Amino acid sequence: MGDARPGLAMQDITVTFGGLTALSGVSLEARPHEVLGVIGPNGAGKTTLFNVACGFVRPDSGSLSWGGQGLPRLRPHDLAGLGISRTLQGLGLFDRMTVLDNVLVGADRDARSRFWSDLLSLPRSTRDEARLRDRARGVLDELDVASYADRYPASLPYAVRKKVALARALVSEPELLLLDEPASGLSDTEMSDLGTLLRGLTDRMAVMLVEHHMDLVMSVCDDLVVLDFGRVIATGSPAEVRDDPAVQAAYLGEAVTDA
Ligand SMILES: Nc1ncnc2c1ncn2[C@@H]1O[C@H](COP(=O)(O)OP(=O)(O)OP(=O)(O)O)[C@@H](O)[C@H]1O
Repeated sequence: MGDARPGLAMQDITVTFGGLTALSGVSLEARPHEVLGVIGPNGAGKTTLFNVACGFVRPDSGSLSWGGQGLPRLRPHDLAGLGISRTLQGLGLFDRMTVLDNVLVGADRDARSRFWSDLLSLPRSTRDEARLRDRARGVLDELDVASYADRYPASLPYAVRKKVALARALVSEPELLLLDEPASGLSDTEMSDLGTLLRGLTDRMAVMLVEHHMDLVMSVCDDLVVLDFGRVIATGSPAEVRDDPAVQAAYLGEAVTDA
């Protein structure tokens, strides 16, 4: 399902670290209601690209926009206010907080704007708090982990903790979800469940994921961007990318080198 509204667009992004060019002239768009996958071999620049989208890395040149609005000085703490959520490879859960409280941390988008009303009006704040807790439980329920709401993350299986991190990203009801290697450490069945879940999210948001697992990427993504040595070598649907001569040449180049 497409949508004509602009999503997250990167235009001609270049990032260098000292003498090394990690990204060179990269352009892409993560569109509403679509899943965009960023793939490529080790060192291709995927994490750097993800970090640019999150505001962790400032590009040397090129531009970033979201919903048609330029983001010249994006910082990680701007994301929530922009309606963008992310999960990272390190899940970043707080071990001394319950699962539910960990998810509530993700409701920051509302919490910031509620600060003054919280200060001035306790009854309303209590009602908002209850509403947020209901929403957090709702997201945990959607991800099939509501039964863990009162547990502490350290004691839970990795796949459950990953879902808690995802719930924390979803509780703010983002319009764009950025996922860094969401399938890492999951079994085949868990990965297939994740694929179904991600497809289900597209009715309310855009999703951009950086991922190594080709099964997930091929089954879930509407579009792919293939990076190699910091450059985009192919874009298109999974089928188009698989047939792309540049991808085949890169693969054959590797195969010849390996031989
Ligand atoms: N902070 C940094 N300082 C210096 N070089 C870096 C930094 N971050 C990344 N690089 C280099 O930039 C290039 C791209 O790295 P990046 O981690 O973005 O690739 P990747 O596709 O995510 O790789 P992987 O799949 O192994 O995670 C690599 O050569 C890497 O060594």
